[in-house]
Amino acid sequence: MKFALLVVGRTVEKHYITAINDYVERIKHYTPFDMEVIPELKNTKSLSMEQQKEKEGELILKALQPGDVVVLLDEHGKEFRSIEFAEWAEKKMHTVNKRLVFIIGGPYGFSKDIYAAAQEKISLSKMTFSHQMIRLIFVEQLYRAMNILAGGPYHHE
Ligand SMILES: C[S@@+](CC[C@H](N)C(=O)[O-])C[C@H]1O[C@@H](n2cnc3c(N)ncnc32)[C@H](O)[C@@H]1O
Repeated sequence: MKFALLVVGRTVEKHYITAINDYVERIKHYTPFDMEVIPELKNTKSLSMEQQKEKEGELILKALQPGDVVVLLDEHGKEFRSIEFAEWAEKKMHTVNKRLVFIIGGPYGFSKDIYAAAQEKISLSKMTFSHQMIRLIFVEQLYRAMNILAGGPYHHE
């Protein structure tokens, strides 16, 4: 099983890029992991919020592969403590055959089609973060989960 993270739009701020890449490399010490970027749409000023979500949704669907298990990161999803998330991830590692794909939406969130394509929704807080910042928060939590499962010293509780 492989973990993947699908995001909409390149990460632009240098400080996020450095920190995200650091955690991506740390995750890869424990488990196969890829972060895939769907290029941001051009000329979004001429699109309504709904049209932008629809178009981003079409690109997200194109990036999915047969057999993918899709989990949306969404502030209305299920909340976990870090240890619970680690246990959830461990179960997935035993039950998912191909890819477990986490998706972070664009600035306006997900289209209806993407909600329909997903098996689960996970929230990292009840608060809303920018689509750029949540990437860093997620990769840190996935690294934390992998370290917990390996019995490492990163997490203290
Ligand atoms: C700015 S938010 C979009 C907010 C939009 N109002 C919505 O309802 O989805 C951009 C993306 O960041 C992610 N995100 C933001 N806050 C989150 C949270 N607390 N938990 C999980 N994902 C979050 C989601 O993937 C969301 O689609």
